[in-house]
Amino acid sequence: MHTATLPRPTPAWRWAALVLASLAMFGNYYAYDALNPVVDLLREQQGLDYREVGMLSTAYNIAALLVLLTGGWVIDRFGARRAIVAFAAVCVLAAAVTAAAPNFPTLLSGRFLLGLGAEPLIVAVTVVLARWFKGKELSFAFGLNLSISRLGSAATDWSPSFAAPLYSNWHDPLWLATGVMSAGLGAAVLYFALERRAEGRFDLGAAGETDRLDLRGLYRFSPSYWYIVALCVVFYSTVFPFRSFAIDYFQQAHGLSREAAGMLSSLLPVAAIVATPLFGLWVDRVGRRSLFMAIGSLAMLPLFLVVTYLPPGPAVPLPFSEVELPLTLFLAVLVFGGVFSLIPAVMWPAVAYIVEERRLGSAYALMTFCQQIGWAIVPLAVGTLNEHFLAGPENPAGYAPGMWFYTALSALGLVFAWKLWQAERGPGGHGLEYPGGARPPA
Ligand SMILES: C[C@H](NC(=O)[C@@H](N)CCCCN)C(=O)O
Repeated sequence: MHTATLPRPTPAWRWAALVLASLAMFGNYYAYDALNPVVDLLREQQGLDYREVGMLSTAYNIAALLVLLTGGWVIDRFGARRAIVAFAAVCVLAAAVTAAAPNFPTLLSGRFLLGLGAEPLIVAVTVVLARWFKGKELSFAFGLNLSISRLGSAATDWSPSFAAPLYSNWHDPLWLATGVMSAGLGAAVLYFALERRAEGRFDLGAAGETDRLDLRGLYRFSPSYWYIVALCVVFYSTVFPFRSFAIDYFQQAHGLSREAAGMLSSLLPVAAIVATPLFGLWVDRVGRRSLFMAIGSLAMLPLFLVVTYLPPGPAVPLPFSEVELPLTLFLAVLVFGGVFSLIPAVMWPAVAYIVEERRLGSAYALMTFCQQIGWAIVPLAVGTLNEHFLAGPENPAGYAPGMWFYTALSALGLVFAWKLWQAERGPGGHGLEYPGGARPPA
C-alpha cells in the first residue's frame, strides 16, 4: 500500500488511538505501583524485610535492563501494535504471578516478569504516539499520555480508600491490580483493532526508529546530554524508590493510617497529572530549560529532611476525602509533586534539542538504560539502611539515614543541573535557554 497518497488520520482517530494506548499505560503504572500500599502487609504477613522489599523493585529494573539491551527488536520485527498487545499480556501474567505468589522467590519472578513487559510497553506506546501525532500536537499527546499513566499511579495510592476491604491481606489488592492490567490489555487489543482499521484509510507514516541502544556512538554525545542523563539517573533513583517505600514510611514513621498514607503519597502523581502538561506549555514559551531543572533540583533538596525533622504541624482535612493530613507532610509532598511535574516535563523534551534527530532513539534508550541502573541500586540501599538502623514504628529515627541518602542524591542532581545550566549559557549551548530551542540572532 502506497501510504503517501492517503490522508493523515483525522483528530477523532488520533485521539481514540491516544486514549486506548494511554489506558494500556494506566494499567501498566497501576500494576507497577500496586506493591506500594501493601509493603506493611508483606512485612507482617509474608515476613519480608525492607531489603527484600527493595529487591522486588530491583528485580523489575534488572529485567528492564535486559529488555532495553535487546532494543526494539520485537517492535521492529512484529510491529508496534502487536508488541503493545504482547507486552500488555506479559504485564497481566506478571501481575497474576505476583498476586498469587506463595513465597518470596515467586514474588521476585512476578516483578521480574513485570519489568520484561512494562518497560517495552512504554517504548511501544511511544512509537505508536509518534506515528499518529507526528507533526500534530505530539508533545501535548505525550503529556496527556503521561498524565493518564500517572492517574494509574494515583489510583493505586487511592485503593486503600476505595478498595479498603481488600487490604486484610496483601494478595487481594494485587489481584485488583491484575484486573486493572487486564482492562489495560483489553484497551491494547482495541488499539490493535483500531490501527488495523486505520490501515489503508490513513497515512500513519513509516514506523519510526524505536529506542535502540547504539553503544558505539556513546562518546559522540555532548557534555550537556550527559549532564541530563546524570540528572535523570539521580532524579528517578530518588523519586521512584521514595514512592515504593512512601506509604509504609508514612504509616510507620508518622503514624498515619494506610488510607491517609495512600492519599498523601498520591499527591505526588496527582500534582504531576495537572502540572506536567502546564509546565511543558510554559517552558515551550519561555525557554530557560536548564534553569528550571536547577530550580526543581534545588526545591527537592530539603524535602526529605523536612519530613524527617520538622514538627508534623496541625492536621488539615484533605478536600474530597475523609482524610486529615499533617500540614508539614502535606506541603512537603505537594512541593515534591511540583518537582515531579517540572523536571520530567522539561528534561525528556530537552534531549531533543541536544541530540540530532537520527540519534534520538539511541539517546533516549541510553538515558532510560542508565535510569534503570540507578533505580535498581537505590531501593536496595534504602532497604538495607532501614534494616540496619532498625527502622519501624518503635524507632522512627531508623528511617532518617534513608532520608539522608535521598538528600545526598538530590544534592548530586542539583550539581548536574547546575553544570548543565553553566554549559548551556556558554557559547557551546544548544539553545535550551531559549523558547524555540534556538538562540535569537544577535
Ligand atoms: C517518563 C517517565 N517514565 C519512565 O521513567 C519509565 N522508564 C518508567 C516508568 C515506571 C513507572 N511506574 C516517567 O514516568 O516520568
